[in-house]
Amino acid sequence: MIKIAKFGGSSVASAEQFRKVKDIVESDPDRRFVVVSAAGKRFSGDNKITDLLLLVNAHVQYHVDCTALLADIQRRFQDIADELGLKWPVAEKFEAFARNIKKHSPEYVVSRGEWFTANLMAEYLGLSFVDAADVMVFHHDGSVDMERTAIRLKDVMVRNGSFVLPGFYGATVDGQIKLFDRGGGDITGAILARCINADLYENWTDVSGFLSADPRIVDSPRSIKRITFDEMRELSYMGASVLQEEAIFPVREVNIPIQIKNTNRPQDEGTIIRESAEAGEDEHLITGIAGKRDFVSVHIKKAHMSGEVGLVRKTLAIFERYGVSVEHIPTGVDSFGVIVNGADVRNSVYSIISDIRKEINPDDVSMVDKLALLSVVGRNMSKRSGTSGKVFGALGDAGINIRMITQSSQEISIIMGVNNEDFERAIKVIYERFVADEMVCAGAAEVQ
Ligand SMILES: Nc1ncnc2c1ncn2[C@@H]1O[C@H](COP(=O)(O)OP(=O)(O)O)[C@@H](O)[C@H]1O
Ligand SMILES: N[C@@H](CC(=O)OP(=O)(O)O)C(=O)O
Repeated sequence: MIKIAKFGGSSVASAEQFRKVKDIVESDPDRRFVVVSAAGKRFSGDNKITDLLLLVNAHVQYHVDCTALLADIQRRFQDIADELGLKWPVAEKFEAFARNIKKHSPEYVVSRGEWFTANLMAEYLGLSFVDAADVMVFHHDGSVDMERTAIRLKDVMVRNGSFVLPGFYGATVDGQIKLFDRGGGDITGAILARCINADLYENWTDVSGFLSADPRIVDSPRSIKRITFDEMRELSYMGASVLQEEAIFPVREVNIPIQIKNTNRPQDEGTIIRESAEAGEDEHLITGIAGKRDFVSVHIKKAHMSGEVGLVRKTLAIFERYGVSVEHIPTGVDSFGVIVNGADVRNSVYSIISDIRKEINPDDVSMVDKLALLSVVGRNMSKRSGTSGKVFGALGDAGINIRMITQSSQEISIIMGVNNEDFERAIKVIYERFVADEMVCAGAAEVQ
């Protein structure tokens, strides 16, 4: 059996975390291929190495001296090496990197977080270090060349038998470093699992699996034991950051399950993510709730709109022209809305509205900003009635105004817009209405 073990930034943040990783890897001979992120936060308020490296780039760009910042980063790696008695020459390698800081591409600079962490981890685990720049092949447009990547990964698998691979970056065939989106170490792990035909993709983090709500908003949310790829995608896209939203695709196509595990509590079962759940597994009405702030909704009103062919297409073409991707399009008979990410239209929303006025000739066009979207997700919702009533009832009872509602066509999610300032309270009241209620009912049934 082959297991890919990917350890996130929180799992490799310090020497203490490295020790836990070693225990986990050595406790199972199937864990021979390890992927690591850059050292993350050691405590709340600490900095992730990746964020510090992004800051280095900003300093370089604006010609601000970053000697002290680089020294802080070096110290993080040196502390790990010293505490674990590692011989890998941190100072020599780091000084070579820092000396040429202005000559490196911004992607190269950011990728060094994973590169240094993986080199240290390889020595500590006694495994070979494989540079992602040699095996994770990117096209120039930033997409992954899966064919070349698979050939190279299989080759290093045969040659090394086991290895440590840094996540989050790769390179084009001519050696230009490319990065995945933030959190992309999860994607590296998934691509490795797919390319070497692993049986399981383990994703080790700092929570005991996928939780039914963000633990920074809801106290001790219920953990999810089984979740489908579709549910997981809905939740991670809507902000449940435990697994990067693109990470399921490489493994889903070849049916490799993902297991989310906690490095700090390896004995906990965690969450299994796979194509479908078996009957009787986690029969909760909703699986989880997630959400994100700062969306913008542009409302277009035009009498007899439903009879005017091409109106929505023409409107969407305007957003496309400004390079803005559309999240949702709730529609009425004579009106519809276009919901987009606020950051994507920060500089263009008034130009977009002006173009809509000129090209669509609507009766009215208006904008609502500071909108938060919440998604209530559950594969069982389509089989049972009353879910939306319960969601809207919970929000209504709490006096939270719902600005928009839409449901995914598969009926596995209900998405609602609320004001940014109601965001956390909305998550809490929905959680309490569903999950806490179900826990009380389950407890009562057990007592009887
Ligand atoms: N629904 C959820 N379930 C679990 N964790 C969540 C959820 N929503 C948000 N999180 C956050 O995701 C974090 C784990 O993701 P991340 O910080 O990327 O970890 P890592 O550094 O291990 O890759 C958790 O510490 C938790 O705060
Ligand atoms: N280090 C990168 C990639 C990554 O996956 O990190 P983490 O495993 O800490 O989410 C980031 O911070 O985005």
